Amino acid sequence: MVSFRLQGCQLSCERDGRELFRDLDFDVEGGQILRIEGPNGSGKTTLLKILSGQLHDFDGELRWGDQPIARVRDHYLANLLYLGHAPGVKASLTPLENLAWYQALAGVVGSEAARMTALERVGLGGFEDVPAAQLSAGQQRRVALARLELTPRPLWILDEPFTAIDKQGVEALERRLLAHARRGGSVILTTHHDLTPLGELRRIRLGEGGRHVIQ
Ligand SMILES: Nc1ncnc2c1ncn2[C@@H]1O[C@H](COP(=O)(O)OP(=O)(O)OP(=O)(O)O)[C@@H](O)[C@H]1O
Repeated sequence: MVSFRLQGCQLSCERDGRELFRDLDFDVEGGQILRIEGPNGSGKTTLLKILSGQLHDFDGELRWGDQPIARVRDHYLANLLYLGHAPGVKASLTPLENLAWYQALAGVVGSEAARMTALERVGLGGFEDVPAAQLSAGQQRRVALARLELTPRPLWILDEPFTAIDKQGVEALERRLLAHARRGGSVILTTHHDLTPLGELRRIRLGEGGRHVIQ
């Protein structure tokens, strides 16, 4: 995997006159896992949306390699995979169709065999043709997680990826994150779940009044 570095420089953001974080500096390189922590409403999702290019109303700068992201936005977005807080699956489509739809959005044709393999890896073998509306919450989350198998991007930005996942699924996803980092990828995630120690896990804890702690 090519080496890369995402840097947040003096990031500050407020919502409704409340500072979520102020002068936040961090960097993430290939091989690292960064966990964003903090209580409900502290700004974790907001920060992930900023990092994934979905929100622009913040101060400070994001850099990709040695360039401001504003200058290399397309290249940056082509290197990241964002999975949001909600699974984002289309209820009327089957898991196979959902994956084909995600791939089409990403401009990838892909193959049905690869989509089947991805579904099997997340434990959905046998459910590939069931409309997503009939799947459980954890199974719908697994459809979204199958994108990690299908779309090879070095930087994963994952908002609460363990939500609704059972114990075995949690362990499998932890292994998946670690394997990605060991291959030189990196992961930025939020979770309220207690993670098994994951390789080189680093943390940013968001707190009251824009304060934060980096560990
Ligand atoms: N579009 C918006 N307009 C106004 N306020 C917003 C908006 N989005 C988020 N906020 C506010 O920003 C704060 C941070 O929200 P955010 O979703 O980032 O928190 P979080 O740390 O991810 O919380 P949780 O642990 O509950 O998921 C909240 O007080 C929320 O109400």
